[in-house]
Amino acid sequence: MDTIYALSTAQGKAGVAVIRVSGTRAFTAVKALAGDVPQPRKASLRVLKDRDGVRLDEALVLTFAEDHSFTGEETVEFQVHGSTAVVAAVLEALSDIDGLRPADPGEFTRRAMENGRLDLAQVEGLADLIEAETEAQRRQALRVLSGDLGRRAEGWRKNLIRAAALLEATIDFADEDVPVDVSPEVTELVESVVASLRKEISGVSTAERIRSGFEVAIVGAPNVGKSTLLNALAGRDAAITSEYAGTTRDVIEVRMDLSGLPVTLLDTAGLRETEDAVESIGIDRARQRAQMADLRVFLVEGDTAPDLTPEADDIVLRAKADLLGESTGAISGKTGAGIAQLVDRLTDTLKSRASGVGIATRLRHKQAMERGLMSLEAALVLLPQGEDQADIAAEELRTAIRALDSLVGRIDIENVLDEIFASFCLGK
Ligand SMILES: Nc1nc2c(c(=O)[nH]1)N(C=O)[C@@H](CNc1ccc(C(=O)N[C@@H](CCC(=O)O)C(=O)O)cc1)CN2
Ligand SMILES: Nc1nc2c(ncn2[C@@H]2O[C@H](COP(=O)(O)OP(=O)(O)OP(=O)(O)O)[C@@H](O)[C@H]2O)c(=O)[nH]1
Ligand SMILES: [Mg+2]
Repeated sequence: MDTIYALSTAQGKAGVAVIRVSGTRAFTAVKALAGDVPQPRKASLRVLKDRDGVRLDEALVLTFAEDHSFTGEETVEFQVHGSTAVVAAVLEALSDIDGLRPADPGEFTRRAMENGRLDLAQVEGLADLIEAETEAQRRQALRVLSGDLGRRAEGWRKNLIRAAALLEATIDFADEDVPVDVSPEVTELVESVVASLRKEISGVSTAERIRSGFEVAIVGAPNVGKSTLLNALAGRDAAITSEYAGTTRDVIEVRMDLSGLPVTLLDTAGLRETEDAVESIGIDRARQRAQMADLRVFLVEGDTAPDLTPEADDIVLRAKADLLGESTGAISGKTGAGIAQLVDRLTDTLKSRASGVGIATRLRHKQAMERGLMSLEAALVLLPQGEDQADIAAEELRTAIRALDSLVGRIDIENVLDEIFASFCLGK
């Protein structure tokens, strides 16, 4: 297998940049550039030179022996001065060494997985950790990276293998007159896995929100101050505001971090009947996005009723607080009145939704668990029907085991792998 190398830190100017080399020729590479192979895991200062002896940089060099590195392969890291010229020169020198080639995006991680250091779910966790922008995202990704899902799946697998073995024993002994009724134990094992799967499945949609962000739409009639409110919440002029009703047409998105939760705020076109063809398209989009959002903030001015129906947790506020005598339940993007209270309320509502997340975080996990659950439910129907159905029930258990195996990539991974690694950065 080729030895691969890549810049592992971000492109561009930086204090320090890390160039990583992994594979059977990594120590050959460090010897060529640094003159020797520094003691593993000990940061060692070396002058790096190309093959003509031209000095490239003074760098800290780290080596990792095979089986004691992130990838599981022999690995070397060059921590160089982070200029584009130094990085380019070192990469160039590496390309001169036989058997070395630039890594593909995610290839170090792919090797870590192939060498059994990470399972598929952990690879997904690592991808999420690198993408994480908020606290909730960081915590969730780190939990997945730590291998919780794999360990849980291993527990399910053990229980189901035991259940299947017990059932198969019944089949084998069916002709003999040793009547062993194993079905209570089998039922108990299967039921415990079913309960655990149901719980994990129910947490996935929330985990998905934490990964991709909650959507909160601001809706209301034209000119009530929706865009002004969005700008106040965002702390910048993201949307155009004006005294003309019908200013906003496209949906304007602003990313926010609400106490660690990722939120996309949506400003939408004011809802009304209109003859204007373009405004009308904007209003259709506004309705659609508002309906799909996790939460809506309705701004109401005067006694106009919102012409979309608020749902359970939706927030309804009176607009332009400064023009009203009393101010409770009113807000003003212009004066800032009520903004802090709105932020608190949004945070509380979304936080309560974000609780109850388990250790499965992706649609892929949900689908695998749902397939497993379906087979187990079928088995639970067959079990009380006695020995004639035992072989079909055992087959359902096997099918469930296979479905759950795909969670950690024990089976059918090629199709998912390409998709996951395509999203990785170079050097990871
Ligand atoms: N410089 C640097 N920093 C980094 C990484 C890296 O590859 N290089 N990581 C990369 O993502 C993360 C750390 N993850 C790592 C995971 C395992 C091993 C490792 O060497 N594991 C060996 C030895 C363990 C030990 O001796 O304690 C092993 O598991 O056998 C290294 C880094 C974040 N920071
Ligand atoms: N007095 C007062 N005026 C406000 C307030 N918020 C917005 N306005 C004014 O109301 C007008 C409309 O504000 P926008 O934020 O553009 O209203 P909008 O709801 O986004 O309007 P459309 O995009 O047309 O649907 C502007 O002239 C704002 O300056 C407020 O809290 N108090
Ligand atoms: Mg607007």
